[in-house]
Amino acid sequence: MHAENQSRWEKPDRWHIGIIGGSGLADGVGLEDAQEIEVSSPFGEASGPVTVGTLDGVRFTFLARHGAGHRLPPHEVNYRANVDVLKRCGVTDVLSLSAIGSLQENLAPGHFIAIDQFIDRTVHRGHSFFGPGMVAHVSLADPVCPMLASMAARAGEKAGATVHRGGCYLAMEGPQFSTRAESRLYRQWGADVIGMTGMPEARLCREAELPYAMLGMITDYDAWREEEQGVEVSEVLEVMHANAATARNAVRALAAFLPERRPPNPIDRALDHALVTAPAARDRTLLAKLDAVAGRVLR
Ligand SMILES: CSC[C@H]1O[C@H](OP(=O)(O)O)[C@H](O)[C@@H]1O
Ligand SMILES: Nc1ncnc2[nH]cnc12
Repeated sequence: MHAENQSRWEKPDRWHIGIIGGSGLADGVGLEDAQEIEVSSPFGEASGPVTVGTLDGVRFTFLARHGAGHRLPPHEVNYRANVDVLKRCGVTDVLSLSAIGSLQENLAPGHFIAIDQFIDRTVHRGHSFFGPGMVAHVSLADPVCPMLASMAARAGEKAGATVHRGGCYLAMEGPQFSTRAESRLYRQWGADVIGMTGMPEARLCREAELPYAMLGMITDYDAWREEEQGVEVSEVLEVMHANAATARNAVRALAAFLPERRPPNPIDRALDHALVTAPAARDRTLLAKLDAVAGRVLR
């Protein structure tokens, strides 16, 4: 790869926010001058075309996580292709809007939460862009960008939601909801909310040097409350539909809050010290696939 390609992947000082819309948000966030485009990825098929547009003069690219009409279950989403496609579109940061279950009494359905930690219990998903012939180990101690999460929380409040700042998201494989025993176990582990999609999405964004935050919309109390029946998807979707407009307004408010210039973010350079494989031992085919994700650092 050449120096020209490397400089192409340096971040500009203008925001370009990638929005990954989850359950109930497949129809987008109401971008102005919206244009749908198909972007191909060497990592396979993304969930669908992206919609590029603006809000308050800020560039946004929207991708429906489960595809149009909620076609894909959480374990069949190609998270690698989705993140790769957003990177190819030139997004600087990624905000996920997700439906989540609550594992704590005070996190009530209808509330929003800007999460700051993950426990990953997913098992059957492509969870890294790297592999044999190009090994990389990024730091994931703090998987969420504090600056983006804080702005997303503020934006949620501006849109009228009760927003909890910080919380640990347990990513389960699904697609079935948890048993009561699992739900109680996750509470003992210190998880606050539960969903099926935040991982490997967050870890892939870190590998792609994209600051990531999740504004979760709490839809149910999962299965740990003895007196309740357990989760039904109809209940989740009903709460989601009631809150979708607030989520869209939060994105609009975020656009208005963003400072004019995007400051450099340490996550933009997450790969600086992560690559392990010696140049002579690198796999050319894999290197070619990594042109967007790791184009800034690979030569
Ligand atoms: C439709 S209920 C379960 C489904 O909803 C959440 O999706 P997303 O995170 O994309 O909003 C959850 O993770 C499951 O995929
Ligand atoms: N209880 C729950 N478990 C997993 N994913 C969810 N998405 C919304 N509610 C959920």
